[in-house]
Amino acid sequence: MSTLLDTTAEEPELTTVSRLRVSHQSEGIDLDEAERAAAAFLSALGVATDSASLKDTPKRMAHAYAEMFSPRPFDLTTFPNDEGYDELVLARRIPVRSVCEHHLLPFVGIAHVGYLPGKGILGLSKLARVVEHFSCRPQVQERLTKQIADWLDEHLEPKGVGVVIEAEHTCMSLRGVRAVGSNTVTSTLLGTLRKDARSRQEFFALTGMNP
Ligand SMILES: Nc1nc2c(ncn2[C@@H]2O[C@H](COP(=O)(O)OP(=O)(O)OP(=O)(O)O)[C@@H](O)[C@H]2O)c(=O)[nH]1
Ligand SMILES: [Zn+2]
Repeated sequence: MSTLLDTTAEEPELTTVSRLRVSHQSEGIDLDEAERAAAAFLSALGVATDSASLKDTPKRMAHAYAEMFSPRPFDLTTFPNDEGYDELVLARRIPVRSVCEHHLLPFVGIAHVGYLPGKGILGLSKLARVVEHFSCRPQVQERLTKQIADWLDEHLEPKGVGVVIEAEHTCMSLRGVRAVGSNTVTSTLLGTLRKDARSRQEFFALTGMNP
């Protein structure tokens, strides 16, 4: 699956409201082929699919993974920061649902995403949309955290960005080491939030985390 973004609309314009269409260019999902592969996979694991309730399971598997790998397109709406708001904007506890690229098992948790505005402020829902955008593909948590932060930094040009993700990996809880209930915390800080100790402290305090 490609990680390219189709950011075809105009560049953010800071004196007016701007919209940037964001969509994900996958290399194409072939549901029929995925269904055939799922049927072969189940058969190889000794799971019979000839009962009424399992008959459509390969199809359901194909659709389930296709859905988890298909982020919804959205408009990145940016407003001019007319009031010169210069404190932290933080969206807390954004749900994270992704799939670990090593086992293709889900990892789920929450993200705290914040920024220190520059010339523009972002429509608030877009912070959660950016999280979804980078979650809907095979991932590792470290890359997901950094991609969200880097992308906001590039497209919003804020004074600082902070992203924290806490997630439970089912590949660690349901199988393997079976560390049920453990979760993993990752963070990326950029700009002022990285360089200035007071801003960094404030960011972590507002997320409810002790650095
Ligand atoms: N760094 C990182 N590792 C991850 C992530 N998701 C899963 N993993 C790890 O990827 C590793 C893959 O290790 P392998 O030794 O190849 O796989 P494995 O034999 O199934 O490993 P176990 O899970 O220890 O049984 C495991 O340690 C997983 O816990 C992630 O988001 N970030
Ligand atoms: Zn895994």
